Amino acid sequence: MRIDVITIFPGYLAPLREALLGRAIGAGLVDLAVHDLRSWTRDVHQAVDDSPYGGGPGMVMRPQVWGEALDAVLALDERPARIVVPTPAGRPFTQATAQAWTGEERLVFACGRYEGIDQRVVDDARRRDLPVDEVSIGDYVLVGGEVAVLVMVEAVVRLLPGVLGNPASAQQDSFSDGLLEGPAYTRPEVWRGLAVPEVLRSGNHAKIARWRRDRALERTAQRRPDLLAALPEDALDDADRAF
Ligand SMILES: Nc1ncccc1[N+](=O)[O-]
Repeated sequence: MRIDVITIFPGYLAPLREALLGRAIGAGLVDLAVHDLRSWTRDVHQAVDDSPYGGGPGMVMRPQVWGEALDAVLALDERPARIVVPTPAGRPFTQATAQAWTGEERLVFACGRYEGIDQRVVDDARRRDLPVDEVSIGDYVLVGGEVAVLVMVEAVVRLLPGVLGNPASAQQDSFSDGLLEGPAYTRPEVWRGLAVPEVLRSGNHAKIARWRRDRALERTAQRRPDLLAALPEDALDDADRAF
């Protein structure tokens, strides 16, 4: 997968070259290119934003600069790309989104700052039949899209084959089965007087699986009843319902 990020703060994306993601890049599983939006400005001040039509606070990012930047970055590689615009006004980015995007050959992230990017940039891309997703990582307002890109790239890349040491962990983590993951424990057996639940040391794999499922159901019911309500009908078996 090729990932391009266009931003006025390239340094913000440096963490993508660390640790797991850095290794995925080193292993050739991901190609990452970060582009400074100001490269496509024409004026001496390298202005990327301007006052909003209709008045109001803040600044809006200029369509000319973004149009040229996207055209130039898209032209760098012939692979079909999905354009992603992080915005608090976007559709929710979920594990399902991350899973879906693992099928993309290329993702191009457009990081908006200030009050966002002139809407015509997205409208122009869509009318040229380029897939564009405006997505939000949560109901809060960040200063720009860069942090959201770090979140989304990590969520997607960890699912790519060969990235995680043990692919099973991506299947068993929270949300993959629609439930929150339950509590986890490791050595020592007793720590500050707190013991690991007996069942986990029983070696009885059926009982352990049941116990883990019950803890996941319990935690999901307590913290995210919305997820429980959203489960498909056949997701819970009789033992689950008994819980
Ligand atoms: N929440 C956000 N705030 C600013 C920019 C992008 C955002 N997001 O969620 O993608």
